[in-house]
Amino acid sequence: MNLLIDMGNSRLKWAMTMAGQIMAGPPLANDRVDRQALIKLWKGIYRPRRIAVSCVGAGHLLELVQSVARDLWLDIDVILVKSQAQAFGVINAYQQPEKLGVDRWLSLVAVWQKYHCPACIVDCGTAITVDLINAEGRHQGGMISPGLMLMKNALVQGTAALKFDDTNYSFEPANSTEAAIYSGTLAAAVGLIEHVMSKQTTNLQLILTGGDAELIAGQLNLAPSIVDKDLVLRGLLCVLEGRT
Ligand SMILES: Nc1ncnc2c1ncn2[C@@H]1O[C@H](COP(=O)(O)OP(=O)(O)O)[C@@H](O)[C@H]1O
Ligand SMILES: CC(C)(COP(=O)(O)O)[C@@H](O)C(=O)NCCC(=O)O
Ligand SMILES: [K+]
Repeated sequence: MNLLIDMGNSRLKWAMTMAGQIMAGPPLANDRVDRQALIKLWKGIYRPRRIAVSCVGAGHLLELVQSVARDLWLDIDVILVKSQAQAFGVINAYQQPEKLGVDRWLSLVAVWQKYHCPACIVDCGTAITVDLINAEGRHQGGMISPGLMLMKNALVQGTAALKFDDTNYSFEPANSTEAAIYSGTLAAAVGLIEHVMSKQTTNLQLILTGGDAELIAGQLNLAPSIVDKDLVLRGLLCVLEGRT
């Protein structure tokens, strides 16, 4: 058994793996990550053979995760995964490949391994990232935009009167501030994806991941998309399996 840990800017996602299967545990919000919470999360699981970690979030949380892992399992091998210029059949488009967020890199790796087709990968997390991969496994570059929660928070922080709530309103022009912010931010995300897809001259499979993937996928006016919540974790598994 191995342990996979994907540390984003909002939440820590994790999974155990057995015979190539990913068994995801409950995500943990970053503002609830402390030593006690991590021990509670993992004290009941078998000692992993190895741990693979990707982190685009805060460095102090990464240090905490590494420290808890070493407390729980003496001498455990913790592999901190980084973006590469080329690996697992995927070629990173960045001029400085190590600058591509490792979560984006691992999603590319996972999509190429699992679907092996040209794709538009959208990670609907703290940020919304769009990455394109062609039929040869060549990354065609990407885009970074604020995620739904960041957009809402930016509106509240930059204005005197705006506030939002957690309600799922209907996606249409609205007659309250909260509902208007819901519709406006969702429209920004949907519009970004529809824009990118409208510019493509070849067929791409649209694949969404991240905390807001289902919500956004449900409003797209496009050919059916795939929602795959475990892409980054699957990318971590590819790295571990490539190193056995
Ligand atoms: N239960 C939840 N807790 C926190 N965020 C959630 C939850 N459900 C959906 N979300 C949305 O998911 C986003 C975080 O998605 P996630 O993929 O975990 O991001 P990241 O990888 O950046 O940490 C939040 O910005 C929020 O809009
Ligand atoms: C763009 C991101 C902030 C997305 O992070 P997330 O929303 O998954 O927490 C992350 O992939 C990152 O820090 N990237 C480095 C810069 C880049 O990819 O160009
Ligand atoms: K992510």
